[in-house]
Amino acid sequence: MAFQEKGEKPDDLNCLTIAELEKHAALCMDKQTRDYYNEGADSGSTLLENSTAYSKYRIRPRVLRDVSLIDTSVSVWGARNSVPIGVAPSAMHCLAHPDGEVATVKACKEAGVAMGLSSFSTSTLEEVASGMEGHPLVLQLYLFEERERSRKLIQRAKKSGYKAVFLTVDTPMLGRRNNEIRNQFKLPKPYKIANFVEDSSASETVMGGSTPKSEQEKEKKSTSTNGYNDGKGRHVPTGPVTFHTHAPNPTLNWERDISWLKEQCSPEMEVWVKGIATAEDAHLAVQHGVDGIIVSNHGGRQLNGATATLDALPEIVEAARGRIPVHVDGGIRQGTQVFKALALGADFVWVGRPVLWGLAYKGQEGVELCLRLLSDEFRLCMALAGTVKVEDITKEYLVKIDKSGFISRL
Ligand SMILES: Cc1cc2nc3c(=O)[nH]c(=O)nc-3n(C[C@H](O)[C@H](O)[C@H](O)COP(=O)(O)O)c2cc1C
Ligand SMILES: CC(C)CC(=O)C(=O)O
Repeated sequence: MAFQEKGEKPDDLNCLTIAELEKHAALCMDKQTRDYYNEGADSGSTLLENSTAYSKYRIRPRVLRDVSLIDTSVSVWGARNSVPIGVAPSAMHCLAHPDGEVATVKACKEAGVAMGLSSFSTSTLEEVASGMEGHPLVLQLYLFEERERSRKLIQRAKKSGYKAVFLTVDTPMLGRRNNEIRNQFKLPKPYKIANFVEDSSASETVMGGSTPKSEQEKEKKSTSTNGYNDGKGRHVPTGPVTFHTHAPNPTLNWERDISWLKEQCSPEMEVWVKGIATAEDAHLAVQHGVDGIIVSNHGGRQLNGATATLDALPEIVEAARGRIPVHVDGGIRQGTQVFKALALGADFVWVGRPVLWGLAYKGQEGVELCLRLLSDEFRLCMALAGTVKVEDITKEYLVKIDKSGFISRL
């Protein structure tokens, strides 16, 4: 129940919206972290459009419907989620707060919200899963060219009770994030890319979509020992797991990799693809037996100029035609936006940066605040639009408004 319904004061009078949370968080982060978290690729136009795309739609509220009992919950991986909102996987939460992903997952448990853990987390997947039995956790996977490391990670996730693997498919190469490059980002000590510490002699990471000259020189020297030639002239990285040696994988493809991944994950964990942006790829996902799709452009951090996720959503929903679930992320900052994404056919949404801002602002408490703001806004939107169950939210509740203000029904 939202605070207004209980006649209570909100938790933090200084922070009543995600926009306010972003401002508070900006003051709690150092420049390198703020730049890394907030930036998009290139000019950042896709990052911006992910949010502004929502204003092309307006809600058609229905009235006199008795909205005194509202159920915002949905079922995901056999568990009840309090709202159709999850925490999107994002790398290195310890940059925001020393408690890192452990604080985030505790907040998720408290809020009854699913969490996606990045492979590049600063807490191990076991630490995050500890005490979370039954809670919907998924592991985001960068499938390494070096299969053995990915295989081991998948086995560990299975053992720890993760429900699904989200294979990130929009990073054949890393997008160009200019502030990251300019800042010559380094994961500060003592933090580590925790999941790979045991099988890696080092895990400090310097990143950037395109590697600066000085780094390229360093890399040239290390690659002779940190990799092997695959016989087709391609270098396969094997050394310490770092951002730009291991996260991107230009060889990923539908035929070879999805069936391999399904074999590794089956039967305990589902295989989802994260980063679908077209109907064509949604069809291929269904054909290859993927369990679900996340419509995503990586929060505008990969291909700048790509379609905003809300704009891509309808064709993907149409292509999936109810055969597999379709989730969406990117630019979601308000409960009304959650409502609009669901009305356009998404089954569930994931939220990235706002959670990091919450973590930076007040650790676990800040993530709880972030999730409560979004949940309360979503619940209120449902009531004011005249819906009492999540399944009620359909395109009947939306109109599209074009640049000249012309309104059309969907
Ligand atoms: C700082 C940061 C790190 C991220 N790290 C990952 C990652 O490790 N793996 C991944 O698949 N997506 C990653 N993402 C993308 C998110 O999962 C998600 O797609 C995106 O943040 C959604 O957009 P939003 O931030 O506007 O909500 C990252 C996003 C951010 C902002
Ligand atoms: C490349 C990763 C390690 C992190 C990521 O996906 C991101 O920064 O967007």
